[in-house]
Amino acid sequence: MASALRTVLVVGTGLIGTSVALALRQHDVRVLLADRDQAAVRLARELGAGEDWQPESGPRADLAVISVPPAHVATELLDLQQRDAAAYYTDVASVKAEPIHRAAQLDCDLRTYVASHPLAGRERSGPGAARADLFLGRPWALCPTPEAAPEARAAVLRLVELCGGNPVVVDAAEHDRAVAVVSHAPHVAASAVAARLADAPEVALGLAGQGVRDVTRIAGSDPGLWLGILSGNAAPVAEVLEAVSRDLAEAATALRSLAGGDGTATDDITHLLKRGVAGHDRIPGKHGGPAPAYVVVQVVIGDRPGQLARLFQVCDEVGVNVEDVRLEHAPGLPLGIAELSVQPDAAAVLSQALRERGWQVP
Ligand SMILES: NC(=O)C1=CN([C@@H]2O[C@H](COP(=O)(O)OP(=O)(O)OC[C@H]3O[C@@H](n4cnc5c(N)ncnc54)[C@H](O)[C@@H]3O)[C@@H](O)[C@H]2O)C=CC1
Ligand SMILES: O=C(O)C(=O)Cc1ccc(O)cc1
Repeated sequence: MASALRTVLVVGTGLIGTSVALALRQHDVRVLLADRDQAAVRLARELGAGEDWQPESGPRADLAVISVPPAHVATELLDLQQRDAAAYYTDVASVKAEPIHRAAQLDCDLRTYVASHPLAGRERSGPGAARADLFLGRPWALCPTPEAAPEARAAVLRLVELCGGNPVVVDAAEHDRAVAVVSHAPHVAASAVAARLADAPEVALGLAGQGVRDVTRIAGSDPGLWLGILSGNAAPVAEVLEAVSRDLAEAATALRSLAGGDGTATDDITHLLKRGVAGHDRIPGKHGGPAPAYVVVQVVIGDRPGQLARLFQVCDEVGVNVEDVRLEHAPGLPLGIAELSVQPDAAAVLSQALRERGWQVP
């Protein structure tokens, strides 16, 4: 069922709401912006995300996207439905069962509402961190209740399609148990690791490499937002954390034995490390299939303006698609290394082309 989204209302113009709005603007959808914080609406508007919503005089939207913290979703839905602000409604909150339950309690119209959740985000908040391409190739959960009209599902599917996401229809309770494993418990684990750094000696921080940055990146997120997410999915997250705690406790016990001279304890540690490799290998790649085996081409780049642009120019010239890019800075040196992930058959072509043009490819 094709659903035309000509006008979309975004309520909550923070990271996710503004990213949705920017993605829709790329398809010439008219986007109306609302937030209880006027500064957030102003910044989103200035970024080109849309125009201010005029609740009294504005057009009725085809779809409203409620992009506020989980605890406020149901009350916003009720308010918008009472104003008849849109034909259909969705939200993007990281937890699903609780907002749907609350919406039912408040007597919201569940026929026009399909709860959803893009599995894409950042450790930063607010419209300034928004990206039009945030959802490209990322899973986007849809949790329709039995009451939801097919037209409401179609409208939300169209939203996901316009944002470039991969729709995954899943029951709300199952969604919450799943994201406890892949998002919410990992967040708490990252916070626990990062908390060790709060009073770590300067020498330790000076030795921090990419590993600890990777493991703790999401710990930099807004604690207020995350308290709301974790409270909304408390029991499933607690269950995963209890399992993680058991593994950590066993690893510590084994290491104590090892420190005490018991060499057999290495088996326990190896077992955990191997289970970790197996789990990591199961994470799908960016388009949802099995993780593709990209090859990384390393290029030395000087710390000067325009270097990356020149590098991408070469990729463009030789028709190589860059799947991912990472920059490593060499501390104290005026240069760094750009790591370009490319398809295996493109690596040799790109390396040769770069060398021919004078780039240093180790
Ligand atoms: N941060 C992330 O990486 C992801 C977050 N989400 C979900 O998206 C939702 C929004 O999160 P972010 O955009 O990250 O937060 P954010 O803090 O960047 O933006 C939230 C915005 O909602 C506004 N707001 C709060 N209550 C409101 C209300 N009652 N009415 C109108 N506006 C209100 C705030 O003023 C703020 O501008 C949350 O439900 C979160 O669980 C989903 C996927 C990823
Ligand atoms: O920062 C990242 O990489 C994330 O994946 C963030 C994130 C946070 C909350 C969600 O509900 C979904 C994704």
